[in-house]
Amino acid sequence: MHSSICFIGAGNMAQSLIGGLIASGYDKQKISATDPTESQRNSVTQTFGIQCFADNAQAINQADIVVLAVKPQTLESVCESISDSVQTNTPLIISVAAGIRSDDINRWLGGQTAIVRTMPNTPALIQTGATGLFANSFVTTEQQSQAEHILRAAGITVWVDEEAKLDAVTALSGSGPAYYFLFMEAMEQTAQQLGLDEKTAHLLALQTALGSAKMALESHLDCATLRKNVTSPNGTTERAIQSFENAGLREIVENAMKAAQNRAVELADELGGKA
Ligand SMILES: NC(=O)C1=CN([C@@H]2O[C@H](COP(=O)(O)OP(=O)(O)OC[C@H]3O[C@@H](n4cnc5c(N)ncnc54)[C@H](OP(=O)(O)O)[C@@H]3O)[C@@H](O)[C@H]2O)C=CC1
Ligand SMILES: O=C(O)[C@@H]1CCC=N1
Repeated sequence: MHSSICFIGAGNMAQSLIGGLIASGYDKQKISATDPTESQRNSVTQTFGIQCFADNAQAINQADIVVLAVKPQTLESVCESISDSVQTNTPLIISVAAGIRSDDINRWLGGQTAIVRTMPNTPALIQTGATGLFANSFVTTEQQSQAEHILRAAGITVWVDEEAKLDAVTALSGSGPAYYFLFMEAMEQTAQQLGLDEKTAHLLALQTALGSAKMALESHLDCATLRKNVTSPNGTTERAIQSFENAGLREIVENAMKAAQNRAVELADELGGKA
């Protein structure tokens, strides 16, 4: 039998996880969500067929697992508003918030709380997500399996041995879909300048991204070798790769990912206690 899960905050990330869970066969009757906005609650109920509530404390009273899916800036007030219900009910808490450390969440919830801090990503919606997880000291082995079971329904899972590594996961796979969407956007735009119509540019850009990721996943070769296999000597790819390298693409990626990781640390320092 499935555990009952309540999502606090029914925005982008919660909906991606809810969609992934339902697609994996999770019992809809066991999933609920809360959101302050009525239109959002109606839309989520209509899309996923799950029950939505306006009152967080009421919603988590029956929950075995509570997923905190509000913005990091809202997390402290939400935790404090549900701490009585959490202390009475003692559900497993799963946080998806970027940056915010489990010690801060534990303090806001009243202490002694089992918290699995995670960093999922939105491809969870189509069960192709990637999630990093970290368990605090109050999490039992059984609860660790429960968290694993839920996030695995939405894609692959990786446990990290130090909480700080979740900030690296955030910079890689948490924010990562946006990097690839940006790259596909740029490729589509340029393809149109090169003479392709919008639909063809879109289709070829996306299929190329899909094919490359799938091939790299299924190949025994590393990404550098697969790239070299496309790059004929003195051919077209070589010119494009040279152009990327001359423009400092590797440094651009390094700077961007470090900026994302730094922002996660900053969020934790700004909104929680200093590590
Ligand atoms: N988007 C992503 O790709 C990823 C996001 N995350 C994390 O997921 C969390 C949510 O992000 P995201 O889904 O993008 O944000 P959204 O703004 O889409 O979702 C947050 C939701 O929480 C609702 N909310 C606000 N206040 C409350 C409250 N007091 N009680 C219950 N719900 C409330 C908001 O409602 P309203 O809009 O009406 O205020 C909104 O619908 C963040 O902490 C983020 O770091 C993690 C990995 C990836
Ligand atoms: O941009 C953000 O802060 C969140 C966390 C990772 C993806 N989206």
